[in-house]
Amino acid sequence: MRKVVLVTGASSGVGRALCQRLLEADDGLHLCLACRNRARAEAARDALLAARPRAQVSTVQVDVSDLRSVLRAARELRRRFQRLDYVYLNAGIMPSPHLNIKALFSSLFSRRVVHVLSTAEGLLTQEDRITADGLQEVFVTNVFGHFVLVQELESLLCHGDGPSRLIWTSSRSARRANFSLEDVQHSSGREPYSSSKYALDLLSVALNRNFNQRGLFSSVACPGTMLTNLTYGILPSFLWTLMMPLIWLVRFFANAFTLTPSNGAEALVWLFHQKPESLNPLTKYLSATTGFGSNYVTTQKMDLSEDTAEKLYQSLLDLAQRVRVTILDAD
Ligand SMILES: NC(=O)C1=CN([C@@H]2O[C@H](COP(=O)(O)OP(=O)(O)OC[C@H]3O[C@@H](n4cnc5c(N)ncnc54)[C@H](OP(=O)(O)O)[C@@H]3O)[C@@H](O)[C@H]2O)C=CC1
Ligand SMILES: CC(C)CCC[C@@H](C)[C@H]1CC[C@H]2C3=C(CC[C@]12C)[C@@]1(C)CCC(=O)C[C@@H]1CC3
Repeated sequence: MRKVVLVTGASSGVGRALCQRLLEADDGLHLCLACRNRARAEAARDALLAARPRAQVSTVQVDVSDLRSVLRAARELRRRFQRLDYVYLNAGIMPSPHLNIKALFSSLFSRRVVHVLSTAEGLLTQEDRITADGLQEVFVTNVFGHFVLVQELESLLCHGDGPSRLIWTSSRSARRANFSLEDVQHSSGREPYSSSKYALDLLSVALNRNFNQRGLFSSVACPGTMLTNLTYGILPSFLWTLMMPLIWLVRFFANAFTLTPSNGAEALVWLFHQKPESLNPLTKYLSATTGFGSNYVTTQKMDLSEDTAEKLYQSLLDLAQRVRVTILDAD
């Protein structure tokens, strides 16, 4: 039977490159591209099939920031499939980023330069907004919409017939100091992106605690810094082009500059090939690229407590319950 792999945010960037690399490794898969824009999803599907005609590629429309859309997409997936072997929870946003140029320059002359250039600590803030469901957009897109999707797909993921896998696209910029259990949506801070990525690291740990016995395993990967629509939102493409000689030099010291989405997909593809029981739930798997351009996977112990992970999980369960009631009341 063909393995079924669902990828959110498959229409561009690392999600699209991941699909291409997975089919290069095994064109006997069924890939389902979960995208918010139908035309971009179809274009990605056509390109994948042109390169691998033997593969099966389908699309499903989902806007993970809109919970009605998530419920609709999950219903459709339950209708189409009996099981999902892998779900890549990859769609993500960083709206209206602001790069602190002064902090960037002073970091270039500090001893923490490699750490700052790998994590953007102290360099970036974002403007968040509230969605029609009354939730913070970064939180709902990067974390909560995906959480509700996983809940809705439980019957396809916990089927008792071998393990299923969740693989989250996190970031080296996930930072404990930017997350608070009292404000899980980061409604009162200026670093919602970092907070959301830290929240999904916690959530992955909690999902392992609650679902491993039922055959569902969750992992967290970071693709490194790549040139995608997300990073072109931070600086325009011509500036990236101008900085490229400097970045190639920096890459000899900071392995996080994977630069291309295909390099960035390294850890996500590597995880696909691993036995879930061999992975550490408290480890983040990082794509890395050497100064000479070779890709490899490295690991980082996540800076979190399992107690906080469980508390976040419980608060997401409560929130999901409340939101469902509101949606059902309105319909
Ligand atoms: N670029 C980088 O350096 C890094 C990126 N990441 C993470 O990688 C992931 C992919 O980003 P990347 O490839 O860089 O950037 P892209 O902007 O190229 O890709 C983001 C993908 O998410 C989709 N998406 C965004 N919002 C929604 C939504 N509401 N519903 C459904 N899909 C949505 C986009 O769809 P559409 O095509 O319609 O816009 C797109 O396919 C993100 O989670 C990001 O945080 C992590 C570390 C570094
Ligand atoms: C000379 C260059 C190395 C200078 C580049 C400066 C900045 C544009 C970048 C330095 C650290 C980068 C970074 C990201 C974006 C670009 C930088 C701020 C991310 C925030 C992209 C998305 C992530 O998930 C994490 C990245 C951390 C590092």
